[in-house]
Amino acid sequence: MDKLLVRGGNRLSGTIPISGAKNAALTLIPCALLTEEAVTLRNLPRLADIDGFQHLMTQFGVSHTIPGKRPEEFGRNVTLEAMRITSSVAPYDLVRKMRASILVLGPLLARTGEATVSLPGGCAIGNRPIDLHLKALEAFGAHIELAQGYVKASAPDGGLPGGEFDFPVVSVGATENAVMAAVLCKGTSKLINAAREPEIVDLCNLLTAMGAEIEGIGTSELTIHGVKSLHGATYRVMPDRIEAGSYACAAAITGGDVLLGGANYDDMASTIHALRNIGVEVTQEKEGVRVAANGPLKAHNLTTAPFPGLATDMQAQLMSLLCKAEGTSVLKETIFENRFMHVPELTRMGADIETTGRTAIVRGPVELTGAEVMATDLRASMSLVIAGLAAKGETTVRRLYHLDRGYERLEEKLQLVGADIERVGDD
Ligand SMILES: CC(=O)N[C@H]1[C@@H](OP(=O)(O)OP(=O)(O)OC[C@H]2O[C@@H](n3ccc(=O)[nH]c3=O)[C@H](O)[C@@H]2O)O[C@H](CO)[C@@H](O)[C@@H]1O
Ligand SMILES: C=C(OP(=O)(O)O)C(=O)O
Repeated sequence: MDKLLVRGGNRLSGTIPISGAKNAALTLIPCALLTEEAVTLRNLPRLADIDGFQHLMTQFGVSHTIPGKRPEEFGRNVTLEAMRITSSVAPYDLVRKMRASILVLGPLLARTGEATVSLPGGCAIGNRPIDLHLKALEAFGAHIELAQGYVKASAPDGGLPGGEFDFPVVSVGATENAVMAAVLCKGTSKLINAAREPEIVDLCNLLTAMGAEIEGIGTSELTIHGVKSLHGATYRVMPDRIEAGSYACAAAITGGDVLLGGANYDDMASTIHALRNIGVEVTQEKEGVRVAANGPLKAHNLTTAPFPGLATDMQAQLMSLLCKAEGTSVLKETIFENRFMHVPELTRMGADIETTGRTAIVRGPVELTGAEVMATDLRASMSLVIAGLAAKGETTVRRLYHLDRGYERLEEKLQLVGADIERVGDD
């Protein structure tokens, strides 16, 4: 297995191109199940999760082709076509590798009237239940059974009627599944306390381009008037706000000055707010978002929350940055129960972090030193790379398959701005 060698101390400067958003792409791809016409997605990130999801789609009879040649270095365009759904079963073997696979449930049910999808199970960062996905679909008239580790959903003859669902807690995945099912319901559906992450806006925009009728896009109350059928569309995946935020932390921890090429300033508001409070300069430029760290970094308290709050997907990276900030910072993780697995690894690099339940207390600034560390999940992996960039000596990051799920050609992008980082085969 490959590992990353990071030799810290280089100040990052230059431009990092930001890829299409993984978490948007993973809900845009299953939209192709909703129509017999072709859906072309532009700027899909080249990531293990995207390849895995495309593979899952072939299970249902979806074809993919790559239209034309793409001149850019990163990303790719893919045309997905589900002329006929040949199976509505998502088997365990394909689903277990990706929690996002559950997002085929809503569209398969809406298009064919039935869907059998393996339960995704937990993952390293927490339990990740799907009860709200199922309750929302039941509110639309679906019949749901759980048996042998599978969800079996069916619609009444003639299709799902549609209905109203009030989410007791904000759920990104359940909102996505519900929206994808509602667009083909017979009547009007209402989602109250829906998630309003930018990735959900991206989903609603693609569906609108396919002929869906959705009101309240970008708010926590969505009204969806079901339509008889959807048509094809060509759509560009939004820039990855979490990838951009991660590189912002990388630039800041090295006292660098980096342009995040193509990043969307508004989508990054909560991360930008945190960075500014930590003492990092952030400016909106025509070509993206510029991050410069010229002065000392200051401690700052952070609490993760659904959008527009601070994304849980930014917590680990900001924690690494706070290790170099003057003072004590308190970080609270409110979304996942087990998302501090980077702490013991950062501690091995010299960090001073204490955790109690879902709270971490970070004392800084500390001198970070290179060490052999093990990546435990996607954003935890990135936090170790960020710490490595500021550490004295060499850091070896192992278990790169987590990083490869979410960061397109990470080492190449960091090399572009002067980082001393390389991927080598394990010995
Ligand atoms: C609100 C939030 O920040 N969601 C994050 C979550 O999305 P993801 O869609 O994976 O998770 P949800 O948004 O659904 O989960 C939010 C909360 O709701 C709970 N829950 C969820 C579904 C359900 O059926 N029942 C239930 O109780 C979860 O345990 C969690 O505490 O992880 C993604 C990957 O890290 C992030 O990109 C999302 O920003
Ligand atoms: C945990 C993440 O992804 P996933 O939901 O695909 O596991 C993430 O994007 O930080």
